[in-house]
Amino acid sequence: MNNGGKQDTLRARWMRRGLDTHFSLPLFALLLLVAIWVVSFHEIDAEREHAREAAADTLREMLGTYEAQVARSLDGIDQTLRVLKYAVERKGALGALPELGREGLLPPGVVFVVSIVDRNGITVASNPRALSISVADQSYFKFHQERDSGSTYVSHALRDVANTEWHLHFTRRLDDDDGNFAGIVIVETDPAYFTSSYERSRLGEHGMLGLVGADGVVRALRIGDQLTFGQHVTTQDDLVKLPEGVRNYSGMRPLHGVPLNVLVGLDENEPMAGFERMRREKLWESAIASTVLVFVTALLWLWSWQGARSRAHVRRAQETYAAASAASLDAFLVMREVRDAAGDIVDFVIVDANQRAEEMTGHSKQELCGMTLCGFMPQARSNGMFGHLMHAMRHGGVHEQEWENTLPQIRARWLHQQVVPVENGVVAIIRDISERKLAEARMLHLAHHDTLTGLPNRILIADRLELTIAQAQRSGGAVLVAFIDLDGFKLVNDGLGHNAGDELLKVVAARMEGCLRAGDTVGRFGGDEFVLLLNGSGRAGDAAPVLERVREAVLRPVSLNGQDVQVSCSIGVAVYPGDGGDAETLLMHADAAMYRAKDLGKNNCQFYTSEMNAHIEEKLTMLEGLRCALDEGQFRLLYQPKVDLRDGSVFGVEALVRWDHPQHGVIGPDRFIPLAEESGMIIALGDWVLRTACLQNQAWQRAGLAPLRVSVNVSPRQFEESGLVQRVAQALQDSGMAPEWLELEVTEGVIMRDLQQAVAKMAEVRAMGVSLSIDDFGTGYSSLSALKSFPISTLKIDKSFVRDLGRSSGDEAIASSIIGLAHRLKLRVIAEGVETEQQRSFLRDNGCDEMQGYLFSRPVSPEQLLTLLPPPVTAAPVLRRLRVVT
Ligand SMILES: Nc1nc2c(ncn2[C@@H]2O[C@@H]3COP(=O)(O)O[C@H]4[C@@H](O)[C@H](n5cnc6c(=O)[nH]c(N)nc65)O[C@@H]4COP(=O)(O)O[C@H]3[C@H]2O)c(=O)[nH]1
Repeated sequence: MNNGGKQDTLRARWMRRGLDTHFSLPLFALLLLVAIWVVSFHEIDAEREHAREAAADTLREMLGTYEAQVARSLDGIDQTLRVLKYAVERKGALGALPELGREGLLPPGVVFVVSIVDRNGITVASNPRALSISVADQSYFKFHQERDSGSTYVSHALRDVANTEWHLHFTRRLDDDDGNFAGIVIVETDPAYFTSSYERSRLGEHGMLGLVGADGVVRALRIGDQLTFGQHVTTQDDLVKLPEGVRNYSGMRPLHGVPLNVLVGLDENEPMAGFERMRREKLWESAIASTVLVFVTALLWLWSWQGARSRAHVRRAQETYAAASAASLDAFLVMREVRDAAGDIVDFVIVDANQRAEEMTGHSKQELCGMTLCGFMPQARSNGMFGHLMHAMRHGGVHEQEWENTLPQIRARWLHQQVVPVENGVVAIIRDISERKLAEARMLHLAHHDTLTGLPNRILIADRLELTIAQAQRSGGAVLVAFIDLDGFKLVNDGLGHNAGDELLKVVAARMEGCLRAGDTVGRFGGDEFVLLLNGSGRAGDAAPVLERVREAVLRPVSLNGQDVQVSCSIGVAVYPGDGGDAETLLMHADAAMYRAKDLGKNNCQFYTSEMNAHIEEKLTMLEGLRCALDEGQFRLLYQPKVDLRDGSVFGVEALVRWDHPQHGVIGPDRFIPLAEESGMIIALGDWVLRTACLQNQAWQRAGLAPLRVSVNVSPRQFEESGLVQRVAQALQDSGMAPEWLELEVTEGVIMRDLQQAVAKMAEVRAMGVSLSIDDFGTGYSSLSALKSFPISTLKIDKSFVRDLGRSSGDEAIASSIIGLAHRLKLRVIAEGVETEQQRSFLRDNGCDEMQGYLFSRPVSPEQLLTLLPPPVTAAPVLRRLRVVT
């Protein structure tokens, strides 16, 4: 993001914060608080002003009143002084007072003391009568003595021996007839006289009332109950300043014609008391209002802050959700419920969708938002989608569902839906699981089908068989199970390689499938085994045509690697319910029937009979017996002589194993060697044969017989076992026999399984000095080109080609070709199974080198063999008993 973008975001965030209540509320409250206090102080100031004005008005009014009172009193005093002056000047100092007294013109003596002073300052008369004293040095006397002011003089508060109380002297000058100073008349009165009009109700506890001389000296001043005088008063800004520093509202006004001022003062607290009360109330109100405001604001802030916090949580969650859902592989659809007038939910409206939802629906988010579910997908009501959302709404929790989508509105085949109820709606999270479903289907197919042929495998066959049995059980029908094993497949597989074997299986599988009716099943059971499940009445006749078609189809030649190969099949059939009530039994019995078909020459079909179980039982018994036969020494070796066709001499023997079964008598290798191979016991058995044959041959040689080469059969599993070379070496070492007298016979199929490894192993054996021959040559599909690389010395023509020599030109041709081929490869040729003279003649005439067969001798015991060999020069009687016991 660039700088401009960042700033915009920052500004937007701060604007958003500013609009947030928990930010604006305290600011607003603060403003309100300031307003409350500003208004309060303003009102207080106004009230104070108002109170002051009221005080000033009161003061003015009181001043006026007091002034009038004092003026009246002073008028009265001045009148008295004038009358007195007149009387003295007319009647003389001694006659004036009595005359005035008679005329009732003297003021009451209780309040006023009237005195006459002569020019020498001696009081000559007084009313009430008082001591005659000299006032010559008093200021009021001197004032009049020195000037004729014609006015009344008001002294400071004084006291003297004539009047020991403090009192004010109001004086006037007396003149004689010549106008010279003749003394003074005095009216004395208590200073309190002028402050007696003090009203507590109006002036308060500390109000002031008094008289102040023009000289600034207080003549009388009452503050509350206290009377004072004599102190100096100054004025400043209309405020009277007293030395005591009493704070008050005061006013002073000069009296007309007298050097006096009236002074009125109001106790500051008195006129302002109302204001103070109001101020306190106002402050309290403001404080309470502020407290309430702060408290309410705090509450609201807390509430709003929590709200903002949870909104921030929600917003962050929404942002996270939006970010997550935008990047999600799942489609998100947020839907709100739509209710009808009755309050029932009738639909859902899409209010949000992410990018994946846009892709999945092919509609932009703008188009999706506002659409209703049923408007967008009318099928939602009938296909259960609406019901699913309703179910989630009613029951809460997360509801999941998978379904195969058929709606054209959604671009996916398989969908997984998660519905989460939210407030007033649901969130649907939809995932396209088509690929997973496809993979699952593929896995399921793989788990139940054979990868090579694509046919159902063993697991699926068993499942289907059980299912078919259950259906047949209910319907009273029958199920035919046919077990099919290919005859000769092993030869193709070993001879032409696995790829050819695989190709053959595929062709055969396809052919079998082509033979079936609808409802029938063919599956590959494993290896070259197939199973058919046929529905039908259970009568052999019903299934016979199908089975016959299958048999014939398999029989048709298959072209592999440019070579036509023919295999057949042996079929065993078991029928439900007669031959078994469950899948396992039916398969086992069909298998037994198949073995019967094999026994009967292969390429045929057999239905199961109870006697067939004997075959299985025999197999099981034999397996059981094989496990202990070796330990209990139940095996023995016979030796069949190999004869040189040119001179008829015995040059070697083939060791052939026999099993002397304690119960079943002598058992031939054809019956137990395959079982030993299957069970792995062939390794131990083969080792025993090898060691016994070597020991026997060495025993013969030690006994003086002409040396023979002993041939030992090596089965496929034995040959492939990693320890073969080691075992051979051990057998030679243990017996002491020279390696040149041992030959291993290996079938061509064994070599062709893994040509490279087989050749390497043969080379190892050959390097030890041991000979190798290929057994049963001609029956497999060995590559003739590979033959020349085999380190072998002999080819053995299989007895099946020898049997018809002299009768079958084909077999004769094969036999002579093998002989010719072997000779060209510098190999010797031996023919086995030579029973007739005719066969021997043919072979000898066609250059075959050696033979073995009943014509010369059957496989015989070591003792019997001695009778067939030329006797040794010495110790012949001993030799006849020579037999190796292992
Ligand atoms: N019809 C007829 N048969 C003749 C004639 N001459 C010999 N035979 C039989 O032909 C078989 C020759 O052995 P093979 O082909 O290696 O076939 C052997 C060999 O593949 C296997 N076998 C025998 N002994 C051993 C053994 O010790 N180890 C292994 N791995 N396989 C063995 O068992 C097979 C069968 O052995 P046998 O029953 O002993 O059967 C022997 C022998 O008795 C004849 O003129 N006419």
